[in-house]
Amino acid sequence: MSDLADKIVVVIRKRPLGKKELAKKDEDIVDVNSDQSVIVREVKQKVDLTKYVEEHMFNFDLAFDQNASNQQVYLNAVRPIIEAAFNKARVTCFAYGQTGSGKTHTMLGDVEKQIPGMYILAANDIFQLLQQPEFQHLIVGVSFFEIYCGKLFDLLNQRGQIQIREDAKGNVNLINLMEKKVNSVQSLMQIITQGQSVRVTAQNGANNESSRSHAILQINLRAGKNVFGKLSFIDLAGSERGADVQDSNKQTRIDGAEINKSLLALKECIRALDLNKNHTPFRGSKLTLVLKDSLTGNCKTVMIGNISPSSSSSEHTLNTLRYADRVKELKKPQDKQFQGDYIQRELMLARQNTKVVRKAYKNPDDEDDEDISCNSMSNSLFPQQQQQFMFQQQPQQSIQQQQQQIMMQQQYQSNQYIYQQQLQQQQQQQQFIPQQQQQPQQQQQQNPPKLSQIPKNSSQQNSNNNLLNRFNLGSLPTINGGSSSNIMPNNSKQYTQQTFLQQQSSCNSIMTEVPQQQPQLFQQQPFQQNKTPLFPQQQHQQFCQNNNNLFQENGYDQGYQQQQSNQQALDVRQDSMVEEELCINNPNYFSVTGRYSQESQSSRQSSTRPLQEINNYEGSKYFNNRPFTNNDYQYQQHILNEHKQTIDKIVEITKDEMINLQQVQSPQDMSQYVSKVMFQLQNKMDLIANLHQKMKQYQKDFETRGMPFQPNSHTFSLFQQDDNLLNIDDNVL
Ligand SMILES: Nc1ncnc2c1ncn2[C@@H]1O[C@H](COP(=O)(O)OP(=O)(O)OP(=O)(O)O)[C@@H](O)[C@H]1O
Repeated sequence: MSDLADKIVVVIRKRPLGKKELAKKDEDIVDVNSDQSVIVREVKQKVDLTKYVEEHMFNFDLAFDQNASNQQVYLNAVRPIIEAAFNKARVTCFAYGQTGSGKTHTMLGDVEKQIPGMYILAANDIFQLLQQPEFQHLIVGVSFFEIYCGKLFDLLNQRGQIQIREDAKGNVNLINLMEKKVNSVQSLMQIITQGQSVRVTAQNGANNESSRSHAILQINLRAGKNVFGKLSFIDLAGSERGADVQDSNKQTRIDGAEINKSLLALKECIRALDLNKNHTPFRGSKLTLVLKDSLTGNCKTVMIGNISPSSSSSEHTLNTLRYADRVKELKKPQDKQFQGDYIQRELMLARQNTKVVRKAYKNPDDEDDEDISCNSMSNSLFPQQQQQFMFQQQPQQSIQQQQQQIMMQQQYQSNQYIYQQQLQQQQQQQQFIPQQQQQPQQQQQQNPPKLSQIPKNSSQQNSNNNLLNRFNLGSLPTINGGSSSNIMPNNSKQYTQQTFLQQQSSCNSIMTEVPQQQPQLFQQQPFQQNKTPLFPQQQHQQFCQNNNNLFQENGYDQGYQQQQSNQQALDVRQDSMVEEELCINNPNYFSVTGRYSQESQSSRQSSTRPLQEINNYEGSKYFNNRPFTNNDYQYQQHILNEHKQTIDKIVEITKDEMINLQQVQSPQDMSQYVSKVMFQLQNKMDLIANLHQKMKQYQKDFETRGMPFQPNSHTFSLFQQDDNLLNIDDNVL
């Protein structure tokens, strides 16, 4: 079982069309077809100006449509991690998406309309759980800060700047961060409202109130001074790309670049977790550094990808879904089985994103259209259920439709460049897809099963859905209040549609589609299985009513303010702390811990022994007649990591390039395509130039200090192979 399956849950939430979008007559192009699948119908135009639709299909752990309330999102996706926090886990819930997609609505809620968001709903449960005897010793400490342009600002302390320090043990400490003790939901709400009012926002094309910073609310459950459990709620800055901020000022563009960098780093860290990499690039951004303890060890993370349904946001919506899918993609069993080269595999993932079916464009009132191209289906990359669904949807074609189809196919094929790309892509995909996934499509075409015949938990379901088995597909808490808990053993409770509806109706909200059985999101911890449910029956029944009262006025409880300004700790930590730049620009600052400090320079010098002292030179353990020190090995690791990180980033950009390449359908797309390519190439060149600069610095370092350089295990094994080859040659001779 994958660690990620236990630790990461990806949820998508579609918001309703906004007033402006309705006024512009924007179309709703996003369908949430079940509690897991999302389809985006992107309208495109060909050279002859005929429109066609590309349907992009994605599957996630959970998907919510525009009618889902914050309570529903909370109950199904977030509540399990609150329970985990009371089992000593460090949990994170973050909202990702373009500006205006509903991140703040999800996390904070709507204060004016008195709709509570995840912060408050979680707080409500937290304070209820604290009343249980086993948790009564815990106190709640809250901090609220933002990361803006790579700097941390305390939202509870007049935006005072927070220093981030990593000590020699790798613990990340936030210096000057204020933590306030709270003892009620209302006091927490006051604190959040206070902090929210000082958040940085700036106008951009997408949203006048667009947040330009990542807002992080951390709730520490403390047993004395120790952290018992920790919850981080993150309202990320808009994920819009450079294109969105072209008309804005320089500062806004810099913000955008910084935001993109941190979102990329966040994704890299999640990927590193899944791939069990030795090195997780937490230092890639302040955001990931802050989250280091919440993304390692006993941790759980819920990503809520917020999307807009509007046709004018299709590109950003697809970007959000691809980002989420990349996290999700790694959970697929076939990826685990794939034994190929890492970079090839990474590139493969980008190609898998082309889960696209083309259809003729039609007015919404017309009858169903048929697929006009099965370009991506033939290679069996589509999950089985999606293929079945598509076959099911094919009605009898009229002659006119057939002609149109032939015309568009010919047109499509006339684009030799794209066609070649796709052929190549299909070949490579087939090369990498495990045998069992390459089912003969012909067979399915002959005998397409009806959608209604496909059971929800059928083994025939697509590979994504099969993954849910890895989440222990038990039931979520019975909302009717049976002894409800996510930490009950699997299948011990049945989720009932009727009771769910009853419960939701008491929240004045509608859910259009109710799953018969909800997946249990996180793998149960063995020690939890026989525990008493954390949320007892009565609390579940009262859930919505309580939440509707959450906004009632209450006296502001100042609590005590525990300032973490600890100069002593700062002094100690500063010795071992390093700014990345310092480490790169000044090779003399290399320390015993692998980090750079002035003190460590002397330690390095003292560990350098004079040449004459070395008599037993063995080559593999010595360099320039001195033995390798820990510093040498750490320096080696540091340089290799620098290189690996750059490769990772270049691979990311290359994957984006591939997606970009495949999206070109007509000369009309070329202007956007070329500007994107230039942007991507510029990013690559910057990365390469930066790495080149660093390598030059290392080279100088070797020259000036006679630094030894040990081949890493990979190159070392290559040397050994060479030796073997030489031996063979010797024998032959
Ligand atoms: N699920 C929803 N139901 C109703 N309205 C919503 C929903 N989600 C978002 N909205 C509305 O859409 C608008 C934009 O949402 P919101 O401010 O939460 O976006 P955002 O993603 O936080 O944007 P930014 O990153 O720029 O802060 C708001 O007016 C909000 O009330």
